[in-house]
Amino acid sequence: QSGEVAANPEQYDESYLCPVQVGQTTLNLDFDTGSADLWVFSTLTPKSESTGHSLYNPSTGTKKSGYTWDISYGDGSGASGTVYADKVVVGGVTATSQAVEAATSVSSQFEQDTDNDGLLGLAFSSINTVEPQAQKTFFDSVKGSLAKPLFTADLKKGAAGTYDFGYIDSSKYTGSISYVNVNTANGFWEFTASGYAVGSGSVSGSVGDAIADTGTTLMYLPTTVVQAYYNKVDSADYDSNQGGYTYDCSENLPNFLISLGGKTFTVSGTDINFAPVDSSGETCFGGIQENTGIGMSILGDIFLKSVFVVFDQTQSTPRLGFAAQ
Ligand SMILES: O=C(NNC1=NCCC1)c1ccc(Br)cc1
Repeated sequence: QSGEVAANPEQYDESYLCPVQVGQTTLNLDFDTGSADLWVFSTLTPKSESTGHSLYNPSTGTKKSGYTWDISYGDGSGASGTVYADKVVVGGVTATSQAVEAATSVSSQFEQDTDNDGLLGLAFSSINTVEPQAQKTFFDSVKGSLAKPLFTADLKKGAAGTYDFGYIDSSKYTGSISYVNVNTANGFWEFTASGYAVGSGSVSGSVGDAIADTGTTLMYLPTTVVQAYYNKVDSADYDSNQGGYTYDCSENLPNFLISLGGKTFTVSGTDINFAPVDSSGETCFGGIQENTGIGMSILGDIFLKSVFVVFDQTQSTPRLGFAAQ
């Protein structure tokens, strides 16, 4: 089988939500290559936390008795609950007995984002949080039945993009796809990014260890790289109250160039201009921030909306493929 599903941006492209049939209900889920749990708001979620969300009704599933889950994300959000087996359909691709993690508790970030009905993890199943036994991601559940064991992400700035499962649609990118090997030891789509440049010109230095994470909004890079970037933005400075680099919204940001698999990709300055910090619209928060304390770099949606990405498990070593959109 193979299929395609829309990835609809929230305001400021904070996250991208995709319609997924879970049991007999269609929910809008955040596809997250940075985690490996498929969890949903459900009729088991306290009403005080689930108002405004579409809900999974576990009555259509088979309860996995004694199984629980509890996940925390890099931004401090999280959720926990119980586990069912049920049918999940993404763009026509069907997992007949997918582990569906029904939330019995969610953090305030999820409670408040009423467009988001849960997450569909696309990292490696080794980091699934279900106890006493880790469960397969949707991709792992269907991988053997896909025309090719791969999926692609084509996210866009302020417009609907797509995730494709089982095939590469050559109309979605230009030029050739350049591949890097993935290190799965941490359960992420983790690889080594090479040189970079600010504005234009030839790349140099090294961004280093990085993950491709559709569930993280911004790009988090080494301090040296981030300082080199904002040195080219006159009004920029690090604002500890905002927790990152801000600048005058009227200022044009430089492009950011990064070399992956021998090919240089350009993230346009307009894509790096993330969002105003408040309703006055005077000061803006940058889409490139420091990776201090994370332990690796994160190429999140700010980067991913500039490229076409192949999450490839066709070989014994998984690969990431990057092409210009
Ligand atoms: O949590 C992570 N990605 N997904 C999501 N973030 C917020 C909601 C979903 C994440 C993954 C790896 C690293 Br390293 C840092 C953060």
